Amino acid sequence: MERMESMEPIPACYTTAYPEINPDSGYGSGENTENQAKTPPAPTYDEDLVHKTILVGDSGVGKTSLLVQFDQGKFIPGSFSATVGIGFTNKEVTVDNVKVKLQIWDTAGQERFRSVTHAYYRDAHALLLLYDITNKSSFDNIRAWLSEIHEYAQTDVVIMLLGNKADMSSERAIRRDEGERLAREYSVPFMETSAKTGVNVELAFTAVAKELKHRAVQHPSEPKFQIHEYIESQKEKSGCCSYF
Ligand SMILES: Nc1nc2c(ncn2[C@@H]2O[C@H](COP(=O)(O)OP(=O)(O)OP(=O)(O)O)[C@@H](O)[C@H]2O)c(=O)[nH]1
Repeated sequence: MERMESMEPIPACYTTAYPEINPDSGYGSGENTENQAKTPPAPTYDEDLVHKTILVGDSGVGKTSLLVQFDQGKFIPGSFSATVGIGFTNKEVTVDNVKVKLQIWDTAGQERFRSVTHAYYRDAHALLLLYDITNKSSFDNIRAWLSEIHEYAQTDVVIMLLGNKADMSSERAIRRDEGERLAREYSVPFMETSAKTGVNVELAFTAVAKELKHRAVQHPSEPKFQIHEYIESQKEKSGCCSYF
């Protein structure tokens, strides 16, 4: 992972411009058949786009572990010292047969780094907000994290709430329905994850990548991608949550 000590956020390259209409498509050429008029060509996704995604939440909730599990497919217990400042990992996710580039920033949860990490929120396209299901204060602090996000991030940033360490059910302090209720209150998607077993880790990042990809090619007349529905359908398919 690349580490940034500097306070200056790197501007991510990102545009949401609609793709140009292909003049050969019959669109606007005056040669439209009725059928062509009804089915405009699907907008193409620019695979060079880089979507800045930031992991936030209290110190020790498992941000670094979640990223390592997603990036390398492994969990190294107790191996990470608290993150200092901020660093990023580039990761490509294939969704709907296109490659979506995520630049995933792992932030320090400790209070003393807060002013550094705030500076990065402004350019964020997605924020994964974590709490630890065995740690009540990390859950109670989610409201404060959300106010910070609303203060410093763009209004249309994609936010997802994750209850991590779902493998530690015997030490659970926050019920799953409490997480669901909080997420509903703020209208953000939610799932429980485990950086240890890997449960839902891929799904969390894939759902974010899908949402970002759909936003980038969204035609105003098309129905919006429903991230909540996608997550629910995938959770059921994978049978991921049977042990919760
Ligand atoms: N059992 C279990 N332990 C986890 C999980 N995720 C993280 N941990 C452990 O929790 C501790 C903290 O994990 P980190 O990934 O360093 O947490 P962090 O949020 O990055 O912490 P900061 O860098 O201080 O903000 C480590 O000992 C991890 O091994 C998980 O899903 N299950």
